[in-house]
Amino acid sequence: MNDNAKLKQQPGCHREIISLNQVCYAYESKPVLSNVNFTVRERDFVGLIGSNGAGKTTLLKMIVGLLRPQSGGISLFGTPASQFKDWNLIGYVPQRNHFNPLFPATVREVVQSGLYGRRKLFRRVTKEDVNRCEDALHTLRIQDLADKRIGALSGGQQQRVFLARALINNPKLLILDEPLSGIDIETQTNFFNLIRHMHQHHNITFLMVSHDMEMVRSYLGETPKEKSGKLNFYVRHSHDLEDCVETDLLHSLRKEG
Ligand SMILES: Nc1ncnc2c1ncn2[C@@H]1O[C@H](COP(=O)(O)OP(=O)(O)OP(=O)(O)O)[C@@H](O)[C@H]1O
Repeated sequence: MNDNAKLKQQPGCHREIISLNQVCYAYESKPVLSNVNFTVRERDFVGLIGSNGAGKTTLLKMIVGLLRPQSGGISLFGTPASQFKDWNLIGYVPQRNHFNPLFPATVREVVQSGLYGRRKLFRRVTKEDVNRCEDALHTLRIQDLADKRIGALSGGQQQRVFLARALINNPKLLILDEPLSGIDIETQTNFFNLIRHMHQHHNITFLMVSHDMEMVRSYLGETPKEKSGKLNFYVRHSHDLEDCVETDLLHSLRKEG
């Protein structure tokens, strides 16, 4: 059976999560992205690699709705990005911010702010919100940091806080912009192992920009699946393709068990 036939048979495992179709973007008159085509499918881990200035962050900003393509189209979960409303399905960890040590927010407040999403900024915090926040802190093993100021933490600890913030809505897609930069090797390895585990054992699709070729190659292989302009897309599915002939439920039970 060829790949297309498998896809038709098993739409539940290979649904299109992000489709980029001839996407172009220029800042003023400076073209940064031209005719980028790529599809991220459910349970893929995509490493987006490109030289400095290749347009990686610009592309991520378009995917999360912070910028609009000047031509071409982006679809998210099968819906054109301009009409997409289910932003809770997407968690975004931006490039690491350098906080002033006196930045006036605690770890708990930063993680909880992930719940508010767009247009819900001033709603009341419910008991369920508090529980979800505690779960996210627990998952990332940062409960003991909950009352500390975010600016007082190390780079690696801050990254965990932003990952917890992105995970609080149980997203189906996690987008990470250079999550490993500026933190020491041991912390990088721990962080990468954590997201790799999440990819293999939970139904989460990943799109990650990284400069760390060693780590990317070790998990995603030596050869990009696709190239578009200066961008290289490395891809690994969460399990062997042959397993995708199982029904969704069996598939999930087996992979989660
Ligand atoms: N707001 C902006 N106004 C003008 N030019 C910009 C703006 N943001 C980015 N650029 C330029 O667009 C190009 C692509 O930037 P982008 O940040 O998307 O690249 P990148 O691949 O993420 O780079 P890096 O690996 O250095 O983070 C760069 O030349 C950058 O200087």
